[in-house]
Amino acid sequence: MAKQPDPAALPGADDRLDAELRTPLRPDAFALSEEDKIAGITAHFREIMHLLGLDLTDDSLNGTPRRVAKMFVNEWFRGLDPQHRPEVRLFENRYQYNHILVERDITLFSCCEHHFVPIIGKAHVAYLPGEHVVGLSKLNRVVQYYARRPQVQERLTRQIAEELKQSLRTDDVAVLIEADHLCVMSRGVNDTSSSTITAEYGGAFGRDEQLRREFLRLIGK
Ligand SMILES: Nc1nc2c(ncn2[C@@H]2O[C@H](COP(=O)(O)OP(=O)(O)OP(=O)(O)O)[C@@H](O)[C@H]2O)c(=O)[nH]1
Ligand SMILES: [Zn+2]
Repeated sequence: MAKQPDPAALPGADDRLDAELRTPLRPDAFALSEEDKIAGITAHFREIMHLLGLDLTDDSLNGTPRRVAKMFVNEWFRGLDPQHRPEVRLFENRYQYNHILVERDITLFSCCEHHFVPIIGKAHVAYLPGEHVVGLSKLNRVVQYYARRPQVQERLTRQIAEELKQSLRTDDVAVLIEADHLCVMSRGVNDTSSSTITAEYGGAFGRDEQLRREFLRLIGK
């Protein structure tokens, strides 16, 4: 069996966020290796399929438990592992660009923590550069890191905003998410036309209504 890492030696998933913003994790969340997690989830998902009455000897179904386990650990929930936190590189703002920068229509794929079904939408983020500018793709990567967890949209919005404030070394950050929740669309109220919008405005975006309006105009709202 693979050597177990010492959980105490690993960073917390959200150690840069205030306690109330962190994704709720067990203290020993990082004790298992990826392969151990995949093996355990495979066994449990096989049992779920068995309980549903599915014939696991069928060659189309037989690989499904491990397929689902790999998808959970390596794709849908890879943002639970702090090793995947993107490194946000800053560059000196040599060109003295001090106006709003918007990265809009960032593809957002997350998972509802109440029902474990997809949340699909777009994130729009903006900041006011000061002494530094950021590599654009890092904005997308921060969105993806926090999206790839079981989530509620409100916490996701605030986690992205707080991470950007710290990484970009400015409070002048805006985040707006518009998303469809499959738990609302495909079950329960079965409403396929409603969507959910959340927004967080830090620093100048909170104080300055004109700046907020400009952000909304630039993202087409
Ligand atoms: N605030 C918030 N609620 C969410 C989010 N995603 C799903 N929910 C809601 O979480 C709630 C869970 O409520 P419950 O009453 O325990 O679950 P339920 O019986 O499946 O509820 P229905 O969906 O109304 O059938 C539902 O109202 C969901 O719409 C989210 O991102 N934010
Ligand atoms: Zn849900």
